[in-house]
Amino acid sequence: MSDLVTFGETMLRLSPPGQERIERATELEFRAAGAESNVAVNAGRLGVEATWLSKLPESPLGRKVTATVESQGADADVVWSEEGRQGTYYLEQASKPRPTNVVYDRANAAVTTATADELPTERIERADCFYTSGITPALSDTLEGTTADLLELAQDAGTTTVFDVNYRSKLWTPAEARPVLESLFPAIDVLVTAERDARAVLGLEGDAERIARDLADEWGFETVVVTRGAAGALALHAGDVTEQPAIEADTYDAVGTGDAFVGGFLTRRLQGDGVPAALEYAAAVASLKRTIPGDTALVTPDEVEAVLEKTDDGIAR
Ligand SMILES: O=C(O)C(=O)C[C@H](O)[C@H](O)CO
Repeated sequence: MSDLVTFGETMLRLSPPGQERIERATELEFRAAGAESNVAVNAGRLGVEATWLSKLPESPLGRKVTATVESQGADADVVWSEEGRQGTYYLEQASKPRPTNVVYDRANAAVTTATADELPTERIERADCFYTSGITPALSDTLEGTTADLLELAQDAGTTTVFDVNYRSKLWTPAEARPVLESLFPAIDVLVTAERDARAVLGLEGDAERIARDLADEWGFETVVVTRGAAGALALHAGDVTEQPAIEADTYDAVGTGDAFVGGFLTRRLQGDGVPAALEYAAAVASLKRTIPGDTALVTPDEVEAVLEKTDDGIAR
């Protein structure tokens, strides 16, 4: 039995070293990355039994993805496919004023044909928590249906459903995304959204607390977490609002910060903490992630505690 099961696409992540431009690069770092496997890995490293579900091509590229996920701390339970591609993205890291840029090459990925029937859904039904994100229904009409099916069967089984809006403008427009996301909301217990996505995609207004209250009132979420980048995060749970400042980090690689935050938050919720303590832990995991290359927070629980206790003077000797 897993405490946490996630479902979604994991791509190969190819990035020039440092901040080199893609068009001039002569070498690429070769990693695997995807929001839902990131969350599983992050929680798995911190003591949760975490399993990532997906569908991958039966090829060395697909096996590279499962090997990466499994070597980092989560279990991978994958449907192997004779058809469909391994999605890839190219990541060009940058610093201000140049934005970090992502170029997707993920059309016709094997996962875009995944249906609930072929996935090990009993693992979701037996789990404490099921997580997926708004990236998944954006990938194909089939995955839009599968996302709905998985959230509903999880909810019917009493598994807590957690969903991060994770809007990706290179996959769909706000006008396309909003009705699909809202059709999923009735089956979601815990909603995570960036404040900017709540405004731009869900059409909400006001400050983060107003946004959280409007979402909870309209859709009946048990918990709403609004992430605000450098301004931290705010959660609304059982009518109570908690604000959590971001913990400062010298950023080396910001990709995956949101997934580190969710992984940390779910770890502590699954381990029995209340929302305020889980939010603080999430902020610490997210800040650590920003110091580490790759999409995941490869940290230990002790390292997170050291950030929370501010016991680290910057040199471990
Ligand atoms: O954009 C996506 O679909 C990804 O999953 C790629 C990134 O690695 C992920 O978003 C980081 O959260």
